[in-house]
Amino acid sequence: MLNTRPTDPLRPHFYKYQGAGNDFVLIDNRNQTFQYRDNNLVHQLCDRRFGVGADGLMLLQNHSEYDFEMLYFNADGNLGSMCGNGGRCIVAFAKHLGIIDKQTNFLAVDGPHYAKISEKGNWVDLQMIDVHTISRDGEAYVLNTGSPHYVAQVTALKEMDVFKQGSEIRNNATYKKEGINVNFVEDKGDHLFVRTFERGVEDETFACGTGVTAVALAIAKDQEKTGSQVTEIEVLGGNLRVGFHYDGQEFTKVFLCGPAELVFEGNIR
Ligand SMILES: N[C@@H](CCC[C@H](N)C(=O)O)C(=O)O
Repeated sequence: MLNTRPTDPLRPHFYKYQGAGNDFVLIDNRNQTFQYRDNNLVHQLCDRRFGVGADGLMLLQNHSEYDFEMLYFNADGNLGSMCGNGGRCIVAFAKHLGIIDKQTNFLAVDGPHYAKISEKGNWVDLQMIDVHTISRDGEAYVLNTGSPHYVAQVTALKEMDVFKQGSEIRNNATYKKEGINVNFVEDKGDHLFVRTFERGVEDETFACGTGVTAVALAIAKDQEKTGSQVTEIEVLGGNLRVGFHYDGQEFTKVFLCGPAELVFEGNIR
């Protein structure tokens, strides 16, 4: 039976979701009782040894003009920028709570998002922000898809030390202060294989939604491939799909599509 009892700030009821292995603690905070200004509490809940364990934590909050508002925190406890897989998971969560049915318009830190849920309920297509600018850092591409991303094309990605190389780029003089998410991509012919070192987790994650979105757009620019297109992406935790239109200047109608599943729920002691 759906647990709809109010969140006790000291013993919050939580839900654990995952989207292609990018995992999140979700809390229904419509009654505003969760103490989200306590960064240590968020960090502790995301800890894989002393907490629930997750790449990030999200609060679902009421909003007067949208179905709900998404507040996203990285595993380090800090309020984060947009999380694509988190966005897909919170849409599945809103459906689970009975707030929405098959479609929604919700508010996140980077603005409003439209999303739709598949018939089976565990696949979410999430519209991402339009992207107008992609810059270069040497051979790599740098762009913001709601969160900042660095995209480097590599070979032998399976064998690569993503933690070491990603951490070096994220902490170099250019990016150390604000941070950046570092994506490595290998072209596999019919799909792209992507691995990501995430800012705020400060580790490789099994998937990054804004990351694979950035990769799909950067590769389209690199290959000068215009028009409406769909890119299939393999990540460590499964498969994602990015659809978009590229007119040679801007990327519009950008959709991040993939699984979003409830894993378990419980109470913090
Ligand atoms: N996993 C996320 C990205 C979350 C934000 C990132 N850690 C940052 O601080 O930029 C995704 O699926 O997009």
